[in-house]
Amino acid sequence: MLLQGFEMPEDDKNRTDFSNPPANLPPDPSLVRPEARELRGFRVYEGWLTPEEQAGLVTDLREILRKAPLFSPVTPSGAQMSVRMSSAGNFGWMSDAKGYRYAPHHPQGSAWPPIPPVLTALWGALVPQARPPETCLINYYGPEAKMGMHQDRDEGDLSQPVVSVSLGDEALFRIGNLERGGKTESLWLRSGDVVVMEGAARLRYHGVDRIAAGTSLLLKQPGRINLTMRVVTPSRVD
Ligand SMILES: O=C(O)CCC(=O)C(=O)O
Ligand SMILES: [Fe+2]
Repeated sequence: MLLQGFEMPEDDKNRTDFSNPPANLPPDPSLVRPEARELRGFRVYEGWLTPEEQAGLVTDLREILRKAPLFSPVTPSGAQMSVRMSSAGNFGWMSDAKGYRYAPHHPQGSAWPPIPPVLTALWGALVPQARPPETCLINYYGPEAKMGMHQDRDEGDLSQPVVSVSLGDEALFRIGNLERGGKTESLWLRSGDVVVMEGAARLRYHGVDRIAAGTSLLLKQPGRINLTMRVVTPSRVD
């Protein structure tokens, strides 16, 4: 239902290309990636991305946002979200009076730029069993922005994971339950941290209560970028 009306253009179908694995994972053979700790079924990798990878990613993101500028989505009920967004990949998440959905084009009409290779490599390393990511949602949080508790359920195949990357200022991330309400647990997500939401935890409510402005110098201005890679289309039934 969410993908109604979105027939992917033929030449966009292979835009996420795994045939050339980037040479930079691991960037240095002696690099040891952190182990995951588990919180309510979410896998949390503190400092997965090195400072160099984070800086490289910010350069990639600036280029992406030049082609697909951040915009302020409006919820179906008419409220403007405090987070500004854009996307990379075959689809981008949008919200307006017509509802939440994935669209093959930026609201200004151009195709979304490709997902940076460091991110597709990260996906391949952390969720090797998953289908390739079809979108990378880019959330930009200014110092006052937050995101209310919600489930990620606009994707066509909820058995596929969501992989989330934090860059810039620290964020107080809250993890709840499979239904709204109940006890929650919070953790600070820092620049370079990665969270994998999958399996039974894929539909846990989660949100961002606040940003601790000025806790990172990565973005050269206060704020935070969160990237979430997802598979958007339903799996094929052959
Ligand atoms: O900013 C974050 O850490 C979470 C973002 C999120 O939940 C989403 O984009 O669905
Ligand atoms: Fe989410």
